[in-house]
Amino acid sequence: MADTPHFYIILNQVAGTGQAQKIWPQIETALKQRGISYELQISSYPGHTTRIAYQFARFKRTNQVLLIVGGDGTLNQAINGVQSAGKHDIPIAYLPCGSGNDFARGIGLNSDPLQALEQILAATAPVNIDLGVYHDALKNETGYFVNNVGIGFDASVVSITNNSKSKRFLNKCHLGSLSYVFSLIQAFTSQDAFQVTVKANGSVKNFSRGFLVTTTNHPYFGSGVPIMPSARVDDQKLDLVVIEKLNVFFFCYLFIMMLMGKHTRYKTVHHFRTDDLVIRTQTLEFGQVDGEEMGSRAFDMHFKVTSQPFWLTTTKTEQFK
Ligand SMILES: Nc1ncnc2c1ncn2[C@@H]1O[C@H](COP(=O)(O)OP(=O)(O)OP(=O)(O)O)[C@@H](O)[C@H]1O
Repeated sequence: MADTPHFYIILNQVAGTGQAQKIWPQIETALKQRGISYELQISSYPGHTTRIAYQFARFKRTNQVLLIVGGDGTLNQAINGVQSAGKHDIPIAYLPCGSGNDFARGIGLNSDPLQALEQILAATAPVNIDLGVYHDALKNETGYFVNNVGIGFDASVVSITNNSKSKRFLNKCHLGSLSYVFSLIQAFTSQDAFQVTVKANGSVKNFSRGFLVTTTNHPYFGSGVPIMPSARVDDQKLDLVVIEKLNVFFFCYLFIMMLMGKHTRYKTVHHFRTDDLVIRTQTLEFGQVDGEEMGSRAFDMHFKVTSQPFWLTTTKTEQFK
């Protein structure tokens, strides 16, 4: 694409508990001041972004970029729309306006949407970034993810946070972190150890006390926690981290180590890096994909890696080439 592209924008106003709606007028002003050609679609219900992105992908003209304004969940829906339309060459740009913004962190996109806009407008060509793909054989369900798929503890945290009556109130009082801490404590007490089978790099491993089973595309989950600091979005591999159930004291210690990115040295933390992965559970466990709930179910997940062109420049751009 030689010329400045036309931006087809999908805005999720509820992302970041309304932050996206608040920041949008400033983004629009910046676009107008720069004479950028764009059109706007508002996502008006959960799942609407997938439908809009699907339609856009099917009828897209040349020199257009799909620009997502929202959080990781909105981006996930857009990618699923585009990929399920069978169009794998549509460039996507992203302005992080969610509560977690792990994907932006993972690819070196500024977490301030107006700064991120500069990174987008400075781009002259798309860069390919890895996407995870899963197929759950039990549900015959296929999906794409930009961040991670978690089974067990992290998914319990997502479920508890999303269903917490106090979350909205605490977020409004700018105490979202407090709601997150409550969810962590509640998830730790309610999440039992479970059996999990992992098939990766030609070998099979059984864990009888699985607790956190997270497959990630880049280092971060849970709003900036470095679950696997060495994970990269340009290596055509996924990183699986399995943590076994621990007593509360060691868990707290390990969590602090994780915040510092130093947890991988402990023997209760297992790491696999692979492009062909199977994860099976027998019991009903919570699942999450890019922070969206998958429900409580048994899993027979087959993972692969594909790629998605993104429209951006980052300080990490060199590593994507
Ligand atoms: N108009 C809408 N009304 C209600 N929900 C919507 C609407 N449009 C999209 N959604 C839903 O909003 C949810 C939250 O979006 P998103 O994940 O992008 O924001 P977030 O949770 O604040 O960010 P992050 O995932 O980065 O923490 C998604 O589950 C999406 O389906």
